[in-house]
Amino acid sequence: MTTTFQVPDIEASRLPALLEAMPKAELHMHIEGSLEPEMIFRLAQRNGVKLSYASVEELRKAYAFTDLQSFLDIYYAGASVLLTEQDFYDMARAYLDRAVADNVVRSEMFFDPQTHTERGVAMETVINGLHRACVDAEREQGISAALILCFLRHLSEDSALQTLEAALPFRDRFIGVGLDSSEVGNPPEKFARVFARCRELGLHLVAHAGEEGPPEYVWSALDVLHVERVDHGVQSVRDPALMQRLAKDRIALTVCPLSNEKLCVFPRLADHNIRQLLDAGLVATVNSDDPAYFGGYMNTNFTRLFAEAPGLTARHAYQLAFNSLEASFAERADKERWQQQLRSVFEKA
Ligand SMILES: Nc1ncnc2[nH]cnc12
Ligand SMILES: [Zn+2]
Repeated sequence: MTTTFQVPDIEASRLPALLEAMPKAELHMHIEGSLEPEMIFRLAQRNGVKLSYASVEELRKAYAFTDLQSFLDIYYAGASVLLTEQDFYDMARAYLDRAVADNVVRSEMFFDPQTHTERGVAMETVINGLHRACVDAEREQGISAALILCFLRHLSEDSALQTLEAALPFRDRFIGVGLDSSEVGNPPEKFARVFARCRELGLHLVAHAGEEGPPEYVWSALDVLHVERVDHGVQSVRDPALMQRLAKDRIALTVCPLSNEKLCVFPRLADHNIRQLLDAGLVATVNSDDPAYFGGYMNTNFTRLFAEAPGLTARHAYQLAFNSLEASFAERADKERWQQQLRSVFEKA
């Protein structure tokens, strides 16, 4: 569905407030990537975990990444402080609080069980802590929150299949599966069997593709894995036939501007291709990816993008928020209610 709403002309100076106020869905964030350095140190102390950084400041200084892998090495080290159900709960509640402050009405959070089960943490501990946080945030703050289990693509497909089996007793606590970690050299087709099994189970399917990897990886995410959304997908602009396919099938791209800048996918936010994606009719959305590592949560992604990337207008802002609600896996009635709220924020602007 595309929008028929006529977006009113809005002065550029009023855009930041509008970007902040608009109701939006976050469809691409890794909950382990919301661990702020302060929380890493607090949990390390609570659990007696030794860190290789002496202070919060020293850890923060290490956040100077050159590519995806240089980030992942630090991200997995940070996640090593998570041991108990309460740790997973506290991490997710802290993120959901921040999301509510940014007028996120729906969040579909990725989690990486293998990062924890490989260290001896039980699947049950991970899923129960995260799930309880979603339930409590929904009840107390009104945000709609759901979980997507991601397989680590640098590990084997057998490990992914075992992870799926271990998670199936908690099938009602996650809505779908995804594919993340080191992209180049680990193409989507490596996970064909596990995604086929997830499809049979009626799980939603998404995968990271075209973050650093080539357009071919986006094609195989679509044609081999049968994903419903592509995470990142910004390399798709290199293949006009792929752009047409994504537009025709209305496959959403969950784009992460600050992440792309921090991991040097684009030299500067000013060089980001999101306007090109939107103007080609693709269902692009804005997301924070790993907000504690990349310099901001949802509203910072929106406000910095609109301040720095040329040519983005109120019409693009509306389209991005509308797309996020439309591409979410929420109930149709909820999506329509949020889209109505979105229209009314723009009408009053
Ligand atoms: N941006 C990203 N790409 C791939 N895997 C990730 N895991 C956490 N953040 C990621
Ligand atoms: Zn990601």
